[in-house]
Amino acid sequence: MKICVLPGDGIGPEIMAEAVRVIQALDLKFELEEGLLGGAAVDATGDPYPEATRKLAREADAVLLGAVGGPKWDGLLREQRPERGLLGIRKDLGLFANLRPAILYPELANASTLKPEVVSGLDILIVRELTGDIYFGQPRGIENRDGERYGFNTMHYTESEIRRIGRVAFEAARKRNKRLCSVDKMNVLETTQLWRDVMTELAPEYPDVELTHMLVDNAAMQLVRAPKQFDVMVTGNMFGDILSDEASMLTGSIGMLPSASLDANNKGLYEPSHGSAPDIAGKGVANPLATILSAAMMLRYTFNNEAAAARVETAVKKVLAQGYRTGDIYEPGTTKVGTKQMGDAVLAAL
Ligand SMILES: NC(=O)C1=CN([C@@H]2O[C@H](COP(=O)(O)OP(=O)(O)OC[C@H]3O[C@@H](n4cnc5c(N)ncnc54)[C@H](O)[C@@H]3O)[C@@H](O)[C@H]2O)C=CC1
Ligand SMILES: CC(C)CC(=O)C(=O)O
Ligand SMILES: [Mg+2]
Repeated sequence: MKICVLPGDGIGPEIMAEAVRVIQALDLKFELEEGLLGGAAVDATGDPYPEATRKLAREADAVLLGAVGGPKWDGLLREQRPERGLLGIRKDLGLFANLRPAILYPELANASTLKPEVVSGLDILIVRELTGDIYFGQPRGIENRDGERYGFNTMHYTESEIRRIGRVAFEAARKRNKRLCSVDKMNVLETTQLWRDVMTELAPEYPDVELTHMLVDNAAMQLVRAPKQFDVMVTGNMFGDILSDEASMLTGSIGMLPSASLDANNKGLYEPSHGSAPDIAGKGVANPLATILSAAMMLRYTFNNEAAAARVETAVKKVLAQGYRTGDIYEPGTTKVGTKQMGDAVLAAL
C-alpha cells in the first residue's frame, strides 16, 4: 500500500510532517514516498506538476497533499503557477468528486464566529465537482481587444459530468440524513440550468433522498443564517470552492476542514481545504488537524480501514477535549500549542 506524499508550499511541509507522524504511528505498513508539487516543484524543475510526481501519484494507491501556492510564485506565467500543478494532478488522476465535511466538534462551539446555538451539532457534507467548470473551461485568457485588456473564462459542464457527481452526492445523502440540496445559479447561467435539470432527472432513482435546489447567493446566506438546515450539498467546482471555505468558519477554523478528492474507484487525493497560508508559514503555528483528518479520510475511503480512520478521529476529539488549541481555534482557558505540539498531542491520544 503506497502513499504519495506531497507537502507543497507555505505551511504545507509543517502540517504534512504531523500527518505523516500520525500515519506512521498506526503501524499499518504503508510505504510513503515524497514528491514535489506546486511552487516547490517549480523551483526544482520549472514545472508545477513534474513528470516524476505524475508517475509517483499514478502508481500510488493514495496521495496526501499539504497545500500549494504563495506570493513568491504569483508573478509567474499562469501555466507555471503552483495552482496549475494542483488542477493538473486533480485532472490527471480523474478526481472529480471532492468531499468536504464541515463538522463542529462540541469543544469548538465557541471558536466559531457564529453563536454556539447556530452551529452546535453541525454536520454538513459539501460534495464539490472538481475536474470541470470554469476552473478548466477553454477558451480562457487575457488579451488586447479594441485597445483595452479583455479577460475571459468559460464555464461549461456536460450532462455526464453532472450526472456522475450527482450520483456521488445522492449516494452520500442516502448514507446520512437523506437530504440533498443542489446549489446552482440557474436564474442567470445556462450551464447551471443544465446542472439543475440533470439533478432533477436523477432524483427518481433515489426516492429515499429528498432533493431540493437553492441558488448559490441564497445558499451562501443560508449557510451563516441557519447552517443546520443542510445535510449534503452538491455543487460545481467554483461554487463548491467558495461555499466550503465559508462552511469552514462554522467549524471554528479553516484549519479544521479536511477533504477527499476521489475518482470513480475511490483512489483519492487527500488534502486540507485551506491553502498554503503564507501569512503564518514557517512560524510553526499552523493547525495540522485538517491534514490529519484528511489522512483519516484516506484510511476510510481508499484503504477501507474504518477502524484506523475512527482511531485518528477519536484522537483528534480527545486532544480538543484536553484543551489543546492552535492559534486559529484558541480561546481563553485553553492551552495554546504550535503545529508540532498539536501533532504530539494527537500521537499521545492515538
Ligand atoms: N489546495 C490548495 O493547495 C490551495 C491553495 N491556495 C493557495 O494558497 C495561497 C494562500 O491563499 P489564501 O487565500 O491566503 O488562503 P489560505 O487558506 O491559505 O489562508 C486563508 C487564511 O486562513 C489561515 N489558515 C489557513 N490554513 C490554516 C491552518 N491550517 N491553520 C491556521 N490558519 C490557517 C491563513 O493563515 C489565512 O489567514 C494562495 O497562493 C492560494 O492560491 C488556496 C486554497 C487552496
Ligand atoms: C487553489 C485552487 C486551485 C483550489 C482551491 O482553492 C481549493 O481547492 O480549495
Ligand atoms: Mg479553496
